[in-house]
Amino acid sequence: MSSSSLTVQKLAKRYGDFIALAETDLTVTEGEFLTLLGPSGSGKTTLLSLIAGLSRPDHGAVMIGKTDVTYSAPHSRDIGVVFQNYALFPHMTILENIAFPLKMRKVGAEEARKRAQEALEMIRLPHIAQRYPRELSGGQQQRVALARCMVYRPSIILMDEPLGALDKKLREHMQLEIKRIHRELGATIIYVTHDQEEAMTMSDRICLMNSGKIEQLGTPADLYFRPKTLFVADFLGESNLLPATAGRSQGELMNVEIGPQRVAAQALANNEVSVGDAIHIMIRPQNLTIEKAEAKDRISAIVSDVMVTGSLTKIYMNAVDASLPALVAAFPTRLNGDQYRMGDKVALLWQGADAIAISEKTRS
Ligand SMILES: Nc1ncnc2c1ncn2[C@@H]1O[C@H](COP(=O)(O)OP(=O)(O)OP(=O)(O)O)[C@@H](O)[C@H]1O
Repeated sequence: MSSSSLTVQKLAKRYGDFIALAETDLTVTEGEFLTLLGPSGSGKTTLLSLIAGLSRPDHGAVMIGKTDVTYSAPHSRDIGVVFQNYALFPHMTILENIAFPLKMRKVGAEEARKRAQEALEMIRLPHIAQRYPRELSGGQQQRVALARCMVYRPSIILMDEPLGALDKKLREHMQLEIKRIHRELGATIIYVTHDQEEAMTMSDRICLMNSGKIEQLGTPADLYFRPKTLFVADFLGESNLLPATAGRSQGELMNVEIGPQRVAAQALANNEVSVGDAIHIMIRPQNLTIEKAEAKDRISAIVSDVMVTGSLTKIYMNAVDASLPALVAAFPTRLNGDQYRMGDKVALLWQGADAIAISEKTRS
């Protein structure tokens, strides 16, 4: 299978007065695994349907490689689609189900059977060819849906919440399967999910959507550690967001005031922050250190909950300064580590480079 790049230029879609997708530009490179992530109603499915040709844009273009496919029929786009409700044909065997797209494309019966069997090997279910869909588990049916999409070797595969109906364990297993198949096929994949962990583990890049617009596009690490907006900082993973006022820069770092406290934070190049601006500083739980101590020159908090989640211990806290939000710190669980209990008073500490300053102006 050869892969193709996909380019979306000024693509837009309204339903009446409602803007489901604001004018959007996006390039997905050949062989890339790109995830569209975002809250419900943010426009992910709208964008995917426009790419698949299942709905028409108000304006803009969809290009596969150098070919403009904006108004081409879905089946002539060299795009495969896998949805959450995988709708296999109940009266056909699994092999017939998988061979079906080939039959539609006038591939000869013998060749279609051979390729369908190869697709079954790919999803590691070679023994179920003669079964019917009702005889398969949910996870097996989803793999068959994947095989049915791969069998005609589209150069781009779109997946809309393909694992949404599966339980957590099976979901995680299928995530690995899809990544393996992606590596083996080398296809370009555009994947929709609202599960941020799934997006983080699977994607080369994540396109985070909010209210019909791309909020940020980048690698999982970009979005997690270098969010451009408060929405991104809040949406992706747990974070502490402390309201603060920007002060002067000092080398790489910036002085920041949180109430009466002066602390250090980092202003990234992509977040324009000036002295006196209202900002939030974002600190990830694993970058927040706590100590059982009274420290006048540090933010103090009272432990409200302790959760051992297995490899991580999470300490939830309320800041003594009631104007600050609730806080969370996380560290590797250790048998003989410090023990914290509800009601303990702690002082907070972090490295300036781990506290990212984000302007209040980025709030959408
Ligand atoms: N056919 C339609 N007619 C009117 N409004 C629509 C139609 N399809 C989608 N919308 C609206 O457009 C917005 C974007 O919908 P879309 O399905 O793209 O969101 P999404 O990000 O995929 O959400 P979810 O995660 O819930 O699937 C929503 O507010 C939705 O109600």
